[in-house]
Amino acid sequence: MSSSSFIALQEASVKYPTGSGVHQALSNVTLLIESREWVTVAGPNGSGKSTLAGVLLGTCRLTTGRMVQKERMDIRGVLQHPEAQHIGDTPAEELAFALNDQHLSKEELRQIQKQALLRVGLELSPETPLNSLSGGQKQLVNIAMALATAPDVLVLDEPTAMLDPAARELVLRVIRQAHLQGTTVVWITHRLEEAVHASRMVAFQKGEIAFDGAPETFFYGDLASDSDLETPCERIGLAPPFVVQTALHLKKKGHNLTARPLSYDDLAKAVSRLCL
Ligand SMILES: Nc1ncnc2c1ncn2[C@@H]1O[C@H](COP(=O)(O)OP(=O)(O)OP(=O)(O)O)[C@@H](O)[C@H]1O
Repeated sequence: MSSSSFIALQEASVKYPTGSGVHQALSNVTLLIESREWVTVAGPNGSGKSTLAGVLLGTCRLTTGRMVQKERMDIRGVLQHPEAQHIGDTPAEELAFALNDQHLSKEELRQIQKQALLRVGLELSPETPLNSLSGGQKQLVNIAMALATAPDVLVLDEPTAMLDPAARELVLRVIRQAHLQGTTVVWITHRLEEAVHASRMVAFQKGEIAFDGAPETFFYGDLASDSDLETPCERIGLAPPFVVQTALHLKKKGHNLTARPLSYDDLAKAVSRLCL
């Protein structure tokens, strides 16, 4: 493990027992995650992304290989299915569990609980029964919990899958704030437009790492290679986000788009330069 590595997976494999034998969900995965990175993890259904989340969060045991991490590291996670990680019956209980080791008075705890919920846009009493909340609200409670301890690492498995566009934006904003304050982020998603925030893209295919590099290279290919070749994103069989599709289309139509935009703002700037 290098000095700045937070987590190192070394030749990690996971095999699940099935009725007829075993299913290999991760095959010899070697992955070093550095402090303060934002790693977006993508890949088709069944490619091993949630298994990776389970391994990083310690809920899924490796069959072979090993995971090394810095000592006393606080790793928090948000799982794909929000109910799967509830321990208590209310957000107050969930947050009390998360903040367990912080020796807070009842009043301090209540203030922190309210603020943690407000931070993710939930204006509800911390005593609201979790089973009365929608799937998206439960997901937001889990995100609030994961953020409450300002963890060293956040592992988020499809955190915005159940959210409406406004809540999705808010969650991206609060995770970005946490990242700016020093939290390392591992963000698993099918929404490739969310990769815009990443410093690094890791794509899985059939339990193996099929790409590990800059998001721009994932979506547009290597600058040195022929622009007509398939991009890593296309090779894996994923549809690039709208911004990338538009830029690739303009290039194919012969427009001299030199930038490799990932956001709408960057696309607008690149297109306006064409018009000069
Ligand atoms: N508990 C389990 N028992 C047996 N097989 C499993 C188990 N969990 C996952 N698998 C299998 O392992 C493979 C990887 O699953 P995983 O959930 O990690 O993929 P994923 O990339 O997160 O998929 P998705 O995008 O659909 O959430 C899949 O083929 C899945 O069917």
